[in-house]
Amino acid sequence: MNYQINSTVGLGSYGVLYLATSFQTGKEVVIKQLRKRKHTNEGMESFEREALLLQQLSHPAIPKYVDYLVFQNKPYLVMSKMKGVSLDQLIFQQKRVFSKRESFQFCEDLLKVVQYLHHFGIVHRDLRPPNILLDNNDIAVIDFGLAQFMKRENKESPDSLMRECHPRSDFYAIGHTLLFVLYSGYTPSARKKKSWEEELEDLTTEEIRFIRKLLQIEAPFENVSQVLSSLRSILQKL
Ligand SMILES: Nc1ncnc2c1ncn2[C@@H]1O[C@H](COP(=O)(O)OP(=O)(O)OP(=O)(O)O)[C@@H](O)[C@H]1O
Repeated sequence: MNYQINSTVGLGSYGVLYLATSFQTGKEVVIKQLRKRKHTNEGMESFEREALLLQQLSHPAIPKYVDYLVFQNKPYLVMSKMKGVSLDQLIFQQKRVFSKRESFQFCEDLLKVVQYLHHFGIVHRDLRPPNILLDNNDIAVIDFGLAQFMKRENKESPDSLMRECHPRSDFYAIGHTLLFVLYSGYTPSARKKKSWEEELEDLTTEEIRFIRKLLQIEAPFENVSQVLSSLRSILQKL
């Protein structure tokens, strides 16, 4: 191997992640090893797809493809290390509280990365808080293990709203992630369980409508430009 393994950074459902240094460049990299129980055709296919997709992308908020190698019969994907702490760690462990403006601003930053992906016909399909890193206000999107090329409209109903190969599955995940961020500033006042619309009481009608469209409770957005233009109208008023 041309890499010095320094530590383990994460254990996902698909991969074991190592932090390493490239002997060639001296740069820090992240190496993803496909877990043994994922050495199935499907597991290998999605691992190779992740490598292929990263190879085609070049964006400061997305890991750069460095290498793909097979060592002792095991495949490894080498990519650049992104800076930052995952959104769930930031909120749960570091107790970061986002104001409403910061939450919607974060949403715009995330959408700009998603705009880049959708422009290439790629849907991420896993835009959950653990897959979004923040380094101060710089965002990074990781884990392209479920990313796919968009498909033509499918008449069958999808397994889950987050896994459709359509832009709206990313919008659906962004809706949930935005709520997660907005809830960082929420302290429950009553024991009774209420809906998010009741609990996040300082949301305006326009903001609620925006989130409902992301979550497909109301007619969904069809493309990222529509989402960004609604979001910018909200941000102008904040
Ligand atoms: N390019 C990267 N830069 C920095 N950290 C990374 C990078 N890729 C992965 N990580 C770290 O490793 C962890 C697991 O990586 P990843 O989510 O890609 O694995 P996975 O097996 O697909 O996980 P999951 O179970 O969420 O699908 C991440 O939560 C993150 O902490």
